Amino acid sequence: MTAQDVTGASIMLEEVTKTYPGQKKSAVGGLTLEIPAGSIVMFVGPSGCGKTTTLKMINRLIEPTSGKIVINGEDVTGMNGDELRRRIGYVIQAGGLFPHMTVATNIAMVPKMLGWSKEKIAARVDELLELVSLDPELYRDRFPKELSGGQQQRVGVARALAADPPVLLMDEPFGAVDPITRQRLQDELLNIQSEVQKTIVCVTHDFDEAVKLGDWIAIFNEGAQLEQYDSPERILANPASEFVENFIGSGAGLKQLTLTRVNEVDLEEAITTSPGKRASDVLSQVQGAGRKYAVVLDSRGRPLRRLDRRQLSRAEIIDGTYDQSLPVVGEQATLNDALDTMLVASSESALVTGRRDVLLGTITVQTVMEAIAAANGAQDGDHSAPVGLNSGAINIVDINSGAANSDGEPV
Ligand SMILES: Nc1ncnc2c1ncn2[C@@H]1O[C@H](COP(=O)(O)OP(=O)(O)OP(=O)(O)O)[C@@H](O)[C@H]1O
Repeated sequence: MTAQDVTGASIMLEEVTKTYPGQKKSAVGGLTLEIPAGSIVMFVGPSGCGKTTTLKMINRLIEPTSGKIVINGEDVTGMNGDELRRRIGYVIQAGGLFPHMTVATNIAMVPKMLGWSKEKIAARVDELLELVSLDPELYRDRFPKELSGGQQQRVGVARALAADPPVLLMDEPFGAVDPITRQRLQDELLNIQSEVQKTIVCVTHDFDEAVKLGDWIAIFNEGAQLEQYDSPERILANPASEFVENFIGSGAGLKQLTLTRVNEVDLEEAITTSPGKRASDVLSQVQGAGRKYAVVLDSRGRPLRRLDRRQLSRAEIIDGTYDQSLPVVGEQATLNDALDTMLVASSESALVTGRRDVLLGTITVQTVMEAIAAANGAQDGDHSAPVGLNSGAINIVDINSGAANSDGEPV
């Protein structure tokens, strides 16, 4: 990924404060935060610390009491809020879809407002449904209630991306779905991000989610006071305060598992077959390669089920049944996700899929163990981090040339 591929915009919050009417304390106090273009920044912190208020000030769903919001060098604090929001995608829990509109109409909302032609809108809707792994033929004319929670969330992401905005704001986007769906949606978001390179700001209450998705994590205390703003690796390795230590919780060592992704380790090639093939031929192949299973793929290369040697010896022709409990992880999944998936399926391996659910290979428990050992030995040498501070809390040297605290460290 080169700088030219980044379509996201940089965001700078400059001494932003929000004091709600009738409140003595500010919900957000003098926050200065640099959000680099094309990165994912996660906001975490205890309930009521000001995460959502900060997020909503970026698209001015909440007006700051004072301070400036600058997007790609442009001060947007005074611009028309509706116009601003058309340039910023916004995703909330359960997708926030309009129940009386079809999936296509939901996705088409902003392009319609922008006056795109019908043909251009229809093509964009299908393109986005493909991007979020929903078959346009099957889903474009459905209503939200005819979708699962995870599918609604995918449509919510498609809608936010419709007019190709440089910035995507997400407020607890995966809060309303079960853990396995959540993991899949996270993987998909990372896949999508590797294609679109937006600037994504995401609020979550789940620190593991922040570690998995974030290029940078902002850990807030009450009043949106920044406790630490750094990479997941460095926050885990060097928590800046006792507050951060407590927030990370015990098992920080195990959280290292969340830092390595499935696509960073060597996968085993799978023996594959397809419906209609003779089982005895497949069995010879599996035996010849000294493997346990063959994976049955559909016509688009997506795994349907695994067949072990015994199942192959009993069958005549491979059929196209889909196994709901097949252990599958996306290539963007963390090693933690992969281990979870294997444990749930009581299997020593899991299948790994890439874009549009196509099979890439197999990951085994052994691979995971080796990768953890390797990761624990690796050193992290890079020490630059974006600017983040609250006015009055830290001695500002010069925000534009890189701020430093009294110890000369980046803040
Ligand atoms: N409309 C409002 N009027 C008055 N106070 C508000 C309003 N919205 C939020 N607050 C207060 O501002 C503070 C920050 O709220 P905010 O919703 O930003 O927190 P949060 O970190 O997103 O919390 P959570 O994790 O619980 O969603 C809280 O003390 C909250 O009670």
